[in-house]
Amino acid sequence: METTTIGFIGLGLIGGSIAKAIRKFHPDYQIIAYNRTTDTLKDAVFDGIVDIPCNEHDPRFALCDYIFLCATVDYNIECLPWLKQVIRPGCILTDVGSVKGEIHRKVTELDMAYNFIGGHPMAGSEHMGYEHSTDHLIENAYYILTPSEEVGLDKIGKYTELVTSIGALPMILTWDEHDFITAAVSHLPHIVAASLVNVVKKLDSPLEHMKTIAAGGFKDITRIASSSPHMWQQICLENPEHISKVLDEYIRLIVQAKYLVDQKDANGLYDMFSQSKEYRNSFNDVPSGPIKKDFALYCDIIDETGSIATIATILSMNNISIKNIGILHNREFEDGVLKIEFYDEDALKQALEQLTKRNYKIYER
Ligand SMILES: NC(=O)C1=CN([C@@H]2O[C@H](COP(=O)(O)OP(=O)(O)OC[C@H]3O[C@@H](n4cnc5c(N)ncnc54)[C@H](O)[C@@H]3O)[C@@H](O)[C@H]2O)C=CC1
Ligand SMILES: O=C(O)C(=O)Cc1ccc(O)cc1
Repeated sequence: METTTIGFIGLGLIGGSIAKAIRKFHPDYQIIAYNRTTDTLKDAVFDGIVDIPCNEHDPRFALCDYIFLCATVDYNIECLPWLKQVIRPGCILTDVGSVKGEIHRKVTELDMAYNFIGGHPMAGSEHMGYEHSTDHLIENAYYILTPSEEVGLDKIGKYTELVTSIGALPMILTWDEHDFITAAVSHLPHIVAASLVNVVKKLDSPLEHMKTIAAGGFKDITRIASSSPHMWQQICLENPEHISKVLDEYIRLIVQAKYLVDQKDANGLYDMFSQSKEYRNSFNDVPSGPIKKDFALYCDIIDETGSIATIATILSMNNISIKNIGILHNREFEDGVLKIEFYDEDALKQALEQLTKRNYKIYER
């Protein structure tokens, strides 16, 4: 049987991660790729991820069963007229862009809808580039598919199977549903993170006390403010209507919060925090998605030298791998607890058993 060939245009964080996942789960597939920076292609060949490094507009893209457009949205769109001349009828053409409307409109205009299924892995980070890509970035993440109206069920079925086979969770939406949903859960948070950082920059004194003491909560909520300004500029320019609509709702809630503070409305303030806490806590019950399930436990430790090492030793003697370990101070655990994160549920269960057996006080959230 002929081998499956997968092509990548753009091999950065997302393209690289999908290519690495395909290599991991389908070692027999042929992967061809074009990237503007040729050093990246050399690295990917050296890593055994890419079989055939390609030039721009390389005729070998005609071999592909799937083509992933993983460069910037404008370049992905720029490639479409050329790809139209090259791809074979059975080829599934897809992209990974954070906004879907613009590419769908272009695909329809060029009469390429028969081949196109938009894609968006709901995973990533504030880092960019192939060097930050991993074979597990999209594992357990929702992978949204936005099939064109004209694409056949056979292609949707095949692509859904590929996404599942590399460990992601396919979810089919229309491109407009996608653009509204991501405006709320992805685009708005990036705007909020940027605004929060900018408000501190504006209010801080020359001594930068705010910046110095910014605590865990501030850092958690603003991590994504370190993302690529160019990428987020493009996303806001491509999805203005939906983003503006969710911003309206957000501004309404912020104005309401200010009113509650100004009025010293104790009940209103309590309700605001308790409603959000209850809803946010329910997110962890979802098995996967952009907010990964946290396989963590919280353990009281005595404040003496070696107590963390003792716990680490107990776990390692039982072959339980630790993903992350550190002391956590917050309002819930005022005196500090040890937060230990594991890679999977099984490791968490075993750790609970071992530590409880040795009389450690454990909290789960
Ligand atoms: N960064 C993230 O967390 C996520 C990003 N996305 C989407 O994925 C797409 C790619 O983003 P990343 O992988 O994060 O960016 P990246 O910057 O890591 O990768 C983009 C790659 O495309 C290449 N490229 C850029 N312009 C090119 C051109 N004119 N010709 C050829 N190659 C070119 C770059 O050399 C780079 O290797 C974006 O459209 C973004 O919306 C989707 C999900 C998550
Ligand atoms: O770093 C994070 O948590 C992100 O939010 C990553 C991200 C960036 C862009 C997307 O379209 C999807 C996910």
